[in-house]
Amino acid sequence: MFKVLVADAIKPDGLTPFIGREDILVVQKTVEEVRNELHEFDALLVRSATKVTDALLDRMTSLKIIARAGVGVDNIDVPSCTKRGIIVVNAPDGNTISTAEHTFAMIASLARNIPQAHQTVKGGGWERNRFAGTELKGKTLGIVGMGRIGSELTKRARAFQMDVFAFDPFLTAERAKELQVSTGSLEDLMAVSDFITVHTPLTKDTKGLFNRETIQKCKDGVYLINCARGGIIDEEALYEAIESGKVAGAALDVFVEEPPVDNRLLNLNQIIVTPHLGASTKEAQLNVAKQVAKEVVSFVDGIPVSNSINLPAIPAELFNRIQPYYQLVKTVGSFLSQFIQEGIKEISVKYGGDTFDYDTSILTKALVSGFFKGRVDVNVNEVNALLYAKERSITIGEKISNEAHGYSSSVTVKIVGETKTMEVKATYIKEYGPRIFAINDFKIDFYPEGHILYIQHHDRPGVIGVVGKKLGDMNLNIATMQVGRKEAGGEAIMVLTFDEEIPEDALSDLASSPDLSIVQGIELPAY
Ligand SMILES: NC(=O)C1=CN([C@@H]2O[C@H](COP(=O)(O)OP(=O)(O)OC[C@H]3O[C@@H](n4cnc5c(N)ncnc54)[C@H](O)[C@@H]3O)[C@@H](O)[C@H]2O)C=CC1
Ligand SMILES: O=C(O)C(=O)COP(=O)(O)O
Repeated sequence: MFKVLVADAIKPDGLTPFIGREDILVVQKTVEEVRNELHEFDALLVRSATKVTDALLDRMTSLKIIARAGVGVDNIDVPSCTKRGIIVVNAPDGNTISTAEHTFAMIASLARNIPQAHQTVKGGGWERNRFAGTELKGKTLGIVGMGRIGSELTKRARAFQMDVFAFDPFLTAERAKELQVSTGSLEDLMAVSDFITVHTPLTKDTKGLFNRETIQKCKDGVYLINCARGGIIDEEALYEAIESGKVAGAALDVFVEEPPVDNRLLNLNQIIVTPHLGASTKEAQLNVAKQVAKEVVSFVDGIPVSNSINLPAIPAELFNRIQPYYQLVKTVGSFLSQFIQEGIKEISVKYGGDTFDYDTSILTKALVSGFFKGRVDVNVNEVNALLYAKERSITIGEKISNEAHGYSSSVTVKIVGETKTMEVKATYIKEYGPRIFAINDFKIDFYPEGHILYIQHHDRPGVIGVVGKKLGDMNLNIATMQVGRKEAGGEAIMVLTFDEEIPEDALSDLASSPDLSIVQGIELPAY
């Protein structure tokens, strides 16, 4: 049973992708409530409340995927997840509109003192002069971070006849033209904007982007809005700038500490606040819950997830195309791993032929994970395979070439161990499936699946008979048999397959035969 812990307030109506799945058990409880069963969960669904720390991951020993029902993943220790092979996905566009609308509501509220006026009227007051505001028309809105939310906000600002000035180091001139926004440096933005709103993730570069020094570069009487992450506008610096009158007002949906405790900003009338409500609409919550539930279901079904933070995205159409090789390289990795029972220095792969006209890095990651699976007791998968190899000083090489060794496409995988080097060539043929067609320059042709026996011997009459007799005496029925050699009378190989696993004593009995130089049993997954 695949167990999913829904730890934050995720809309139950959005969890429909799990309905009817008897292989998936969904538990809606906080981390605290299941503190003694944390090790049982395979998937974790969160919003921003649950802090997915290294210490929590230490306790969630079965965890394979974390899905963030929203955008920001700053509450998740992503490097620690990557190291552990845990996939992290988010729902990047499900709450864009809601957050853009909330931001615009905050801008309008700031401009017209709506929350403050509302409160005094409710208290019996009627102070029309005190709450006189400012028009938005003709004012400049500075947007820091022109991603999904920033871009949506632009459309709303234009409808209010505001000018938009954007700062985003990754914004192209073409996109800026499309959005009809002026662009420049952060300093340029600060110099021209009447309202400034931030829409970047919280990173080491954006933390304190607005601080004591930079706020001074803004226009006197500027309004600042933060509906992204607490800390992008330094809270202490903002307090001082409001007290001094440099900043006329600010709207905050997010705080460094949530909920804010003993935060002086809350005492200022010029500050309007909401409790991290940007994404809190029924539409956004339905969208993000559905998106992440679908991602987890895809993961369970072995389909690549669409919005991973720590894995390259593979569109479904591309996955269908690469699927045969994806499985083949894993098999080849496993085959070689069982052969080379020693420390290794290098894994290199060459992709040859027409099939490989896409980013093959996912195949290389699958190959490396296939190599380590079963060899180490940590979870090595496509998420952490390269990191795992790097930490162990294993060189990973990837080459693309036109050489496909007579097939339309093929892969060549070489492993360099402490004392041995081994190379396997394999291909996938639509009509025949996966084939290994060379092992260390021995030509061969077999379907790499199930219980396999590899034998290396001298090419001379009678050896095949010796092997056949010994196996017959042990009551082991050979399903298929292939032989290969480099030249007549030299070294040769046999690859035999069986319907059941070859017992250890049969392998040692064969290995004791003077006619055979290598006897190796190999177990490969079914296709
Ligand atoms: N208050 C709320 O409930 C919500 C808050 N958010 C926050 O809003 C942020 C933005 O969300 P999206 O627009 O969906 O993300 P996005 O990834 O589409 O856009 C982020 C933009 O920030 C830009 N950026 C990155 N570093 C920058 C820097 N140093 N200076 C200027 N620009 C920089 C990127 O180039 C990108 O265009 C999220 O990271 C999240 O923290 C998102 C949804 C709801
Ligand atoms: O999606 C985001 O980044 C948000 O900040 C929304 O957070 P929430 O899911 O409402 O806790």
